[in-house]
Amino acid sequence: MELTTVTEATRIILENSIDYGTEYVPFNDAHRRVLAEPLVADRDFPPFDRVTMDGIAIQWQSYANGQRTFLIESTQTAGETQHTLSDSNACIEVMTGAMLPINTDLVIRYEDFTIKDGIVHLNADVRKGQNVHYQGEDRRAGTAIIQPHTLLGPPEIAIAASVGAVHVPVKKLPSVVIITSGDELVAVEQTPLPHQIRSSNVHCIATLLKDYRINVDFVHIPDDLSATQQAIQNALSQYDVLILCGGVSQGKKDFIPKALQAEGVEKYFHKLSQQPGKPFWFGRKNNNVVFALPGNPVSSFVCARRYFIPWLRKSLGIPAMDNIYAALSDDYVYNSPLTYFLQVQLFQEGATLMARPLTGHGSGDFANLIDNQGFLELPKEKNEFKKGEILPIWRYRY
Ligand SMILES: Nc1nc2c(c(=O)[nH]1)N[C@H]1C(S)=C(S)[C@@H](COP(=O)(O)OP(=O)(O)OC[C@H]3O[C@@H](n4cnc5c(N)ncnc54)[C@H](O)[C@@H]3O)O[C@H]1N2
Ligand code: MOO
Ligand SMILES: [Mg+2]
Repeated sequence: MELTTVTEATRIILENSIDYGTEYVPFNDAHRRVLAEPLVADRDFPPFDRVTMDGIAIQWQSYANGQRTFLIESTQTAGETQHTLSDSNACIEVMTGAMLPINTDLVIRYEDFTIKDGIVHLNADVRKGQNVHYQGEDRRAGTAIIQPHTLLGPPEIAIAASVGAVHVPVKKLPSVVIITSGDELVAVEQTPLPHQIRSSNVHCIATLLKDYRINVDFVHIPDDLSATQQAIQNALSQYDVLILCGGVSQGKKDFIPKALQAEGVEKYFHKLSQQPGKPFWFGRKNNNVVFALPGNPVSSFVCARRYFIPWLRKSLGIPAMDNIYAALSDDYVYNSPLTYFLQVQLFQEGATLMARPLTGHGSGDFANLIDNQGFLELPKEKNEFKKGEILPIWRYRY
């Protein structure tokens, strides 16, 4: 059977991205959501000529005329309405964050003068316009400060707060269900019998999705064809995206591909020329997109990281691919005509991100993921990779 290449699978998956529209969320709950419309400045940034140092404000012309002592007329603190300097040879004490008083145009720090009997005596040179953050010099009122398709983070939340965007327009997220299959699996809170294991890899994938604020539902189905079909039918009617885990290979109870097709999900590919994750199945039914991942924990994680995340990013309108590269720290040989997702430890050597191979005991060994930070993508066209070779890296830790 012809295997689908990683490149072809990527193309197919990205072609099937879906725009879920826009919704409004509270600005302080918008972290790691994608902005859907421009966020516009309601006022200038900053909104007034802002004092940036505690000290005094004077008029430049008085200093230029040789004035070096200044009578203090008043004190302008942050949060007060704007003062006016009436004698152009005097000064006003000003605090950081205050409006620059009318008739003044520069600020001198306390460190640069002494005060004796209410008179300021300068002991440093001053520059025209110093220590003032001028109205509108950062951004003008009415301009878009944050563009759509921005993944929101701490600075963007501060901008939203500053412009009074109590609710911000963000891209809607798909609803996602993760379906496990396998009679050997028991819930986390149970004690497995000798032939059983706790279901774990779905929690790895669910956690990966939390980076994009997606909270999944979980469904478990026994290894039974009609129960599998019923569960798929229910999931198709209730969720946008189905992520299935396990049951996609050659086993006697690997019913997933058959059940999906019986429920009308069209297969776009099954089996990739990659390792781990070779038996990955992907398809679609109308607006339902289905990722049926291989059950082995490292395989399902590689597929979720390498294919689901780019699909989601494209659906949300942000760049799909990471386009981050690392250099191999040692020669590496992989004797198979498949793309290999090599587990690596990442470290910095000068300006270069380096990747040190640390393989475990195959795609069932998920404990080995703990000691690594990402998967280095070794293309299938080659078997021998040289120290220093630069290759795409799929990080799962930063
Ligand atoms: N004859 C062949 N056998 C297998 C092939 C093959 O090409 N020919 N491919 C192997 C590869 S590669 C993989 S990957 C696995 C994929 O298997 P399935 O997708 O059918 O997954 P299962 O059989 O259900 O389970 C595999 C393995 O993963 C464990 N698993 C499953 N779900 C979970 C979970 N939620 N939490 C933790 N562990 C889970 C399961 O217990 C199995 O050990 O097939 C190979 N076989
Ligand atoms: O994809 Mo299976 O990916 O090797 O364990
Ligand atoms: Mg199987």
